Amino acid sequence: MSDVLTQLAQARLVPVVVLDDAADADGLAGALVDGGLPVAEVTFRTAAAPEAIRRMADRGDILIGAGTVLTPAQVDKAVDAGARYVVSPGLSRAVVERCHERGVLALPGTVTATEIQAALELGLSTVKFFPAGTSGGAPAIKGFAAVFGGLSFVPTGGVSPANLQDYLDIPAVKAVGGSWMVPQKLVAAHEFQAVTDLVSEAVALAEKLRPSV
Ligand SMILES: O=C(O)C(=O)C[C@H](O)[C@H](O)COP(=O)(O)O
Repeated sequence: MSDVLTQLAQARLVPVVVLDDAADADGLAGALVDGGLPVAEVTFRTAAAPEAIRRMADRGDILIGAGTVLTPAQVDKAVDAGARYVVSPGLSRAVVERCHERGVLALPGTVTATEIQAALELGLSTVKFFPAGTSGGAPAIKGFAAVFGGLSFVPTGGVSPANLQDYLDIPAVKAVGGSWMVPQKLVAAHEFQAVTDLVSEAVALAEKLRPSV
């Protein structure tokens, strides 16, 4: 699990993918890899998710997670398909415990101190901060980071190139998630070069913002 966190922290960006057709999975994965970002979170908002995860994970050149995971059964479907981490909009003990039973990283969504404390009680050291944009954004994360030392955050929801620095400048922010890099319309239209261009731009911006050692 810690290896996945290390890879996510290295990437600093997690493309949040909604795929209506699993046949688009390989083309999208190739666009991400070509753009220098071999990471994706495939959301369980569509029925295509398990097969899309399988096709992308089977490539062997991209770190695949599952998003919008709401139940332990979906954890099993995601992990059986090859997902290495599981992301949820909120915090579910049942989902987190199933992730731990299956040996994969759980990234539940939290936006209050109570939810964060519940995540800590489940043994988590990194949480998703969702929906970031409407829950106080970077200032809220800074406030929580001051109280919950050692906890890391992955903000998603309203993150874009315009506010990326606000989030990545926070030491407690491991990475950010966002759909801006992988617009559904471009994917559905198989405009994979356009996706690669968006990804390359995001990678270049994140690299520019990476703290000097
Ligand atoms: O449901 C989940 O588990 C999620 O992963 C939620 C997504 O991260 C956000 O909906 C992305 O928000 P945008 O980048 O503003 O489109």
